[in-house]
Amino acid sequence: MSEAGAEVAGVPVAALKRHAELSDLVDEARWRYYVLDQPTVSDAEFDGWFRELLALEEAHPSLQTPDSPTQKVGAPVSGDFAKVQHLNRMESLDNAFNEADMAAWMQRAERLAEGDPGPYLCELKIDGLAIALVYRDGKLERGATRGDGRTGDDVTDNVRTIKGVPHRLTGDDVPSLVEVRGEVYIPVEDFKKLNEQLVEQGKTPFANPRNSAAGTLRQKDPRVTAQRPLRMLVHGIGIWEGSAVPRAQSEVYERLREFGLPVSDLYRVVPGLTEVNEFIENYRVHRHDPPYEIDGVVVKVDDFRTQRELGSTSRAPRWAIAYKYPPEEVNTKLLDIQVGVGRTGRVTPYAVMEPVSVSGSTVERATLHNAAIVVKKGVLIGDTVVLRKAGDVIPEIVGPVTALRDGSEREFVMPTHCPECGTELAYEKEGDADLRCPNARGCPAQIRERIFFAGGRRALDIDGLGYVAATALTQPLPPQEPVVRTEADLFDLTLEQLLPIKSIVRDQNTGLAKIDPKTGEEKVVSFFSNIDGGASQNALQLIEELKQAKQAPLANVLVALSIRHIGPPTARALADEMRSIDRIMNASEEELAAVEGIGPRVAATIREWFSVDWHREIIDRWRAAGVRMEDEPAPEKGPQTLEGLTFVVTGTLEGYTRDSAADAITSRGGKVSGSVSKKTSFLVVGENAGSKYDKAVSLGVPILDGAGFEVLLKDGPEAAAAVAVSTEA
Ligand SMILES: NC(=O)c1ccc[n+]([C@@H]2O[C@H](COP(=O)([O-])OP(=O)(O)OC[C@H]3O[C@@H](n4cnc5c(N)ncnc54)[C@H](O)[C@@H]3O)[C@@H](O)[C@H]2O)c1
Ligand SMILES: [Zn+2]
Repeated sequence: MSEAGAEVAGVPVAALKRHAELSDLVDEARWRYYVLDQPTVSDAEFDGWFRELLALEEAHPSLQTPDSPTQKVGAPVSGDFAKVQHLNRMESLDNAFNEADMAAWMQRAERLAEGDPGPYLCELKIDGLAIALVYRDGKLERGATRGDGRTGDDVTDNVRTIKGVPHRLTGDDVPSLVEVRGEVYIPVEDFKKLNEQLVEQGKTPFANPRNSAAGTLRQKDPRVTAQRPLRMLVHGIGIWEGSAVPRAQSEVYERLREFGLPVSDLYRVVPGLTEVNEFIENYRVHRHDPPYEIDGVVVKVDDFRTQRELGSTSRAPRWAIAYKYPPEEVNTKLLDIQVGVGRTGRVTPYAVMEPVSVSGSTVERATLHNAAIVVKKGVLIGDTVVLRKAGDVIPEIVGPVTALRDGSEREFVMPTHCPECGTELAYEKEGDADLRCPNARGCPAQIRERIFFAGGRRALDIDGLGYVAATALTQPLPPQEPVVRTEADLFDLTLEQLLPIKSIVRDQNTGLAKIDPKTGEEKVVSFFSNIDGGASQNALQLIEELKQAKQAPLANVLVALSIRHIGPPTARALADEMRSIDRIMNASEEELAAVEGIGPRVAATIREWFSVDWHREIIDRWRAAGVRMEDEPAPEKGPQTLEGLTFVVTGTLEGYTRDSAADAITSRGGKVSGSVSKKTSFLVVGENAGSKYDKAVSLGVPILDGAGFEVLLKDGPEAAAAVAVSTEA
């Protein structure tokens, strides 16, 4: 028989080996996680091993011996604390990862309970650590960690320092003995502050709130624990004696709340699978709304008699299940740190990682912001790092897993010269965190980024000028010369110029070259030509859209120039006021600063920008190419008869909408306000006027009806005052 086909007691040797290997991995990980509070693998990886173990044991039941990790909870206690025997075994939870798992769990419960096990209590799975509190005659007697489920660490002194945990229970009918189980955690906001403090004190910050809560609860000095923001929420009971025993999980929560224990408001009791799934989906979207981190939802059969009927396996109850959301933190390898150059010349180090799936997307790059942050995070090239991506937030490197270092890791060195143009990098002003490439005119990276930006929706709105196009125009493969050397060239582009261009592809977020995973090399594309050498759709589209962009409104042209501090709102204000590029170009700093929303600093930046000769060349060349450099003149203003007056409009006025009534006032120089005060000059009322009318009456504000409003617009405020309903007492 070949080695691969060998069996021992009916189990293939390969399965035996894998089972032993996984058991070791899981035991070791549990020890690092529960005892040292310093995990070296991510929860996702751990869960993967655990699932594989379960699958092996399902296929070969003889592997499921009592000392298998699947039959155990947590890890043995460390010896740093006194040991405590739990009054009742503390269990773990089985996991579900999708709707099918959830439905299967419910079906099994239904089969075992011989009927509908519902209703179900749905609650959040707090990512903290389990605690058991014993209250005897209403007094907090002890607090203990879960340990291996039977024996835990005695952390009573530390538990007494947790805010919100009562030392004495209040209310009626308090049991003579009750063991309350719950989760100890650190709220997300407090966790951030705690880590900032630790960094200030020169200490290593915690990787995440769970680790910080676990490390804090298992502090040997309760004075340290007392200073840290631990909280607790209850999620069950171990024992209840000496008063009427509740009949359901939800009833327990209500009673414990009456006793003064901290109970979450975020649980729901629901009839069946549909509502359970709704609860799960709701918190998938709102995962970050609660003040603490959650890693899933726990679903429990609410009724205690049904819970007892269902019972437990060796490590978890059959009446509860934890639905786990995809991990937001994973471990991956930091392969390299490369620097990218942005539109304003800012040089940013980026982590280049082994691609890894986190929060539903594959991540291989993450910004490290600047050299100081690389140092602060303490990451070395070659490290295993913790990568976090919470929902839609950009991925972030949390820190290195230092326990996994083997000495081959090396420090990142921030370059002194621009990686794209070789110019020496500099801080723009003292105290800046970011180094910049000062070569704004000639740095190919900065030109590429500005050209791409100029094509954006809020600038010239040229769809055909995407990132690949911007790269091709500004950075063709040598020996080709760039067809766009500065923005000045943009509107002179011809189809003939585009056709021969070949270029590499870059990542839009970092500007770094993309590598073809198959060849390990940079990809080369001919973006503007087809295989036969003719113009591609991309080329035709770009040329056509450039033509249309010549009619862009002045505000968009201003945005496209990449003048520092001139984003869309400021550009809009400038354009509305000045109406032509020439006026802006010739305006003094004082005139510019008089525009609403522009302060002296921005005014100075604008003047400075226009004083640079190659900037003026952009304007000249764009103008020569036919770009419209001014807006239509503003509509003639009529006489400002309502200047200095404030109006409130309420109800429906015949012949007007809310907006058109307001426009009629503002175009005559009046102001429109939403609420009536003593300063209101007139209240204009239509049909169905509400409380504003009463308020105006009580304040003695003159009131105009529809006819009075027409008088106001035609003949002015004095004539209107004569027809107003004066309510002055
Ligand atoms: N990264 C690692 O090396 C490593 C090692 C061991 C365990 N782990 C993590 O821990 C998990 C296993 O730990 P576990 O055995 O504590 O199981 P678990 O975290 O999957 O679920 C059980 C625990 O959930 C907690 N919990 C939170 N909210 C709850 C609620 N509302 N109701 C009931 N219980 C609630 C309780 O403390 C309970 O003991 C793994 O899935 C993994 O994510 C990671
Ligand atoms: Zn440069």
